[in-house]
Amino acid sequence: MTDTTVPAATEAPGTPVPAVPEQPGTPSTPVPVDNPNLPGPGVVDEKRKPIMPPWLRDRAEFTAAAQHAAGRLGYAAAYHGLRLPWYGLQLAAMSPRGACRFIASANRWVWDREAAPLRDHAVRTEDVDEYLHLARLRGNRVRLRGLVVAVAAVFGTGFALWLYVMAPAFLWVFAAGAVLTCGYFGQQPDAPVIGPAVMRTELQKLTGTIVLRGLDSIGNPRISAAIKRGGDMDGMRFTSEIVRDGPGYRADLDLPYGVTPDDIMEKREALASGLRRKVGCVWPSGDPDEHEGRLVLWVGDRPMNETSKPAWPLLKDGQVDLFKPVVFGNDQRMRWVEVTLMFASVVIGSIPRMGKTFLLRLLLLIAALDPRSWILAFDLKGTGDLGPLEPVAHRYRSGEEDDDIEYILHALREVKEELRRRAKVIRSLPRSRCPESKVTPALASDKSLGLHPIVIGIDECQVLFEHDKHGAELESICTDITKRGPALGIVGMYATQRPDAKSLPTGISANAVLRFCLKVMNHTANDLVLGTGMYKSGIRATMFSRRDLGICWMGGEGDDPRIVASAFVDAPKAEQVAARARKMREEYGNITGHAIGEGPAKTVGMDVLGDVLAVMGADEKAVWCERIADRLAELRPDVYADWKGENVTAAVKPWGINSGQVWGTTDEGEGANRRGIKRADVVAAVTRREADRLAS
Ligand SMILES: Nc1ncnc2c1ncn2[C@@H]1O[C@H](COP(=O)(O)OP(=O)(O)OP(=O)(O)O)[C@@H](O)[C@H]1O
Repeated sequence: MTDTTVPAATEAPGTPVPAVPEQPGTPSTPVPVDNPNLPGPGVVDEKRKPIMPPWLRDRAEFTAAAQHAAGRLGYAAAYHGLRLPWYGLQLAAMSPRGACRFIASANRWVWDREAAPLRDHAVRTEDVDEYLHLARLRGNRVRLRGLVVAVAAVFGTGFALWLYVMAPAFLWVFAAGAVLTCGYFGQQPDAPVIGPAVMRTELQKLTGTIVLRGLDSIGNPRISAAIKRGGDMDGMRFTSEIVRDGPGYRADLDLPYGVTPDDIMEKREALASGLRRKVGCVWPSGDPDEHEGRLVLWVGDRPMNETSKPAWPLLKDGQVDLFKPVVFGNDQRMRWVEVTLMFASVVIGSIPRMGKTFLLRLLLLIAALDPRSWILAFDLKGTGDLGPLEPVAHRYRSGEEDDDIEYILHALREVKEELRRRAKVIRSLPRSRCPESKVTPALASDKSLGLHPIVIGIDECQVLFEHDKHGAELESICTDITKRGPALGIVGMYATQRPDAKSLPTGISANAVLRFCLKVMNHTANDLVLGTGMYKSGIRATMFSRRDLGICWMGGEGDDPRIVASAFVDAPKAEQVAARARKMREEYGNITGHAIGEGPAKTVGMDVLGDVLAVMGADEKAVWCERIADRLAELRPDVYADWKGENVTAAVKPWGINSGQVWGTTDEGEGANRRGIKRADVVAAVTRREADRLAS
């Protein structure tokens, strides 16, 4: 079969290649495929470099840089200030040596000793002219310098005498200055009195050679071959010079044809070894604005997990609008990264002890700082990590016992009811107020509508979904929250240390908007948290080390997933933030539920009317309310255990059923008149309700 391959770009223009034969067996006629006159596409893109460096344009970065510089200056001032008397003593002790050195060098200078070797040479070579010239030069110099010294001595002595008479205090100041100066010159060169306040470790500068060495060492045959051949032929080249970018270096380069940044990201550790850096310093990535072969290699001065992070800006002050992006962490270059919680549902996954709970708590704190929101915090680990949120929580529970699960179930049933109610409210609003059929900031602020943000955080959510009795119901409510919640102002956030299909049901993992994946062990967990295909496209949380606490891949905010180190807010700091949030909420009038000691209503989502009817015998005309309460407690102890007769009366009243005196017999067989309800009234109420449901 004749070869029909298009020649490589490296072939000379006009090189003939065989074309497809018209008839089998006919010899092919070579035709040129590279037309030298084919016009080029010209410049397709132009990128302007910023006139102002980014740190000068960004207020936060500028403040961080200024604070860093001021901090260093302040530290040096305090360090040296404390040691000043000791410096003075040491310099005074060294002043005689300094004075001798000064006299010796002044003496050498006056007698022009530096030119002595030249004069010696002239004598040895018997160069009379040269010698005479040098001797004349020396004579002139000695005269002039001697004069300078004599004048300085006379004026110096005169000035000292004048000071002695006119301002003796100043004489001491000058004398002390002279002693310290002599001491300064008397120091041993290898042991200066005043050392640096901060010891710095110098790092090797990142150069092109080091980058190529690193890339060569990852064992990719195409890269190694391209480096050996000089790169150009294989399309490998640096596209701009290596620059400082934040606390590190950035190198942009084109990889050999067919190699993608993913091939490099996979071998991050080998690359770090080749660059002679810790793996936490080395962050290869693609450039979303460029072609698939462009690599951006960012090499930090220190590993991301060792770089001291700036304090979270909302720690001390500031209010949040959940509809707007809020700062919650930094990228590798210590630039702030923002998150928008509204209209999102969130999943957080990782192996244990990587910082999921801290991250979930941070996101809940952000939500708490919007005074309109309701916070529902459920910690199924049971260690109280979400405890700092209690003062602002509408619903809060820590633990995984049956009564904890039931509390959460009731709270989530309330949310389900709320979803229904909100959908109706939104449907009823005119288009002008609700143009996109979803909650807007204005609607959320209108207290009469009750469309404020509701943020639910569930840590170790797998415990809920795996529960024998309520697992299925809990999963269905959470899936509903994930799917419908964002448009209705309800944000569900789920964290799990076991990201598998059972812990994070696909209904949730597939519909989540924001995804945070801290270290995981395999590609299945990676894709379950970050989304299908992420591992394949190089977004791999498996690359984090166990020391990368709080560092995650974040997907869903912006075009591409990015690496973020979440701000470190420990429990005491979280309590401070929650206290601030509580104050704001008190002013706004939004302290509800758990924060004022109320729990969820256990009957929400339950068919109380149906249950009442179910416990009344078909042959009973009317039953005492207290008896109905006992029977209900038997039917569903988890819901009705604490019910008394009054609860039954109150529960059926909204359905138009009024209790009245009913004649009956006590368990002991005595006749008595007590409050009760008629079965016919209940049947009529159920019928009315069903008819209404069918009609709507
Ligand atoms: N953003 C962060 N920066 C630095 N360290 C952090 C950060 N977040 C958490 N850590 C550290 O990681 C440790 C584990 O955090 P956390 O309890 O949130 O982990 P986890 O993944 O929820 O663990 P588990 O799976 O056991 O519940 C914390 O003790 C904390 O010191």
